[in-house]
Amino acid sequence: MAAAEPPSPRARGRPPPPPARRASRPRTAPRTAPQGEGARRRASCGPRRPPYAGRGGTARGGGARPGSFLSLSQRGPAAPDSPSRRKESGGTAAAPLPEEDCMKLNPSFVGIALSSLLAIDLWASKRLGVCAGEGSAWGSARPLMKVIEVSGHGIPWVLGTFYGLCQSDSSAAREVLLNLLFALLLDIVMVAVVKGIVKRPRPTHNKMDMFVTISVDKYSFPSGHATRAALVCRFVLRHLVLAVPLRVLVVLWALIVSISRVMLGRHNMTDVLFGLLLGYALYGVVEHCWLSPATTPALFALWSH
Ligand SMILES: CC(C)=CCC/C(C)=C/CC/C(C)=C/COP(=O)(O)O
Repeated sequence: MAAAEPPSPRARGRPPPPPARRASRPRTAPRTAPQGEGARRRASCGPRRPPYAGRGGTARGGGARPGSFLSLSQRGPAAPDSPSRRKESGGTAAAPLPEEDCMKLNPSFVGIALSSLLAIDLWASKRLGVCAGEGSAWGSARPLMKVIEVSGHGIPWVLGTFYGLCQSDSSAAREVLLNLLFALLLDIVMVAVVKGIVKRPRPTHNKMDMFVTISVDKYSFPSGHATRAALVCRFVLRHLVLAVPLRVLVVLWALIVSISRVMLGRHNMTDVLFGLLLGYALYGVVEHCWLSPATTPALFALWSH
């Protein structure tokens, strides 16, 4: 008669689970989940997040949220081989994930889409940063790119507009220039606020040799040059009477300034795209708050000769 095998460590202290359950994956685990213990362990690396960190996960106690894309957490608290149960029983066999880690593997569709978009953004921006250094693929074009950078910088625009305002002798020109000055200052403040909130670092390949920066300019989201380019472009097209070729040039300038931000390695593409949208929207604010001698007589009195 064969000797009875010693009980496996896993089985020690509690009755063995029915064979059918041991052989199969948990019924509720989707087929898209990473397979095998190795995959689960790899996926659960990294710092622990709070138990309910709002990434489409589940609250403590289990139950996938509607719309969850990927879930390993649907076993619920009563899973027969949960870590706490195994601890109680002294087992050492394959460890299913603690609930917190399962939630990390349970991102929403939006979360996955955003992470993928950001990964593509970083990758493509790095590839497009062809003037990021003298030794880069288009390094010889870097000086030209830096001239374009200065053409969209805040200082020449603010000082130039202020100078024009002091020199203007028609009330119509003063009104336009005063509103342009207001637009430029509003833009600088808004960009600084968003940069200070988002705190996205500049791309690692950026060389920090920019012409006059303020403290938040160590951050890259959104691009201040792109917001200014879009804002000034809309403003000029709306308030200056220009021949068509000049209007085309203004639009081209805004596009070139924006593209040059990525080529210089100053920004990722999403910084520039958001900057363009923000600048476009800020023009709407300027138009809404349009300053005129009727609404702000004291301001206009400062410049009337
Ligand atoms: C006269 C006055 C108020 C000047 C402040 C202008 C100034 C220092 C603006 C910052 C311009 C700048 C370096 C923006 C950063 O642009 P990104 O495209 O690199 O975000």
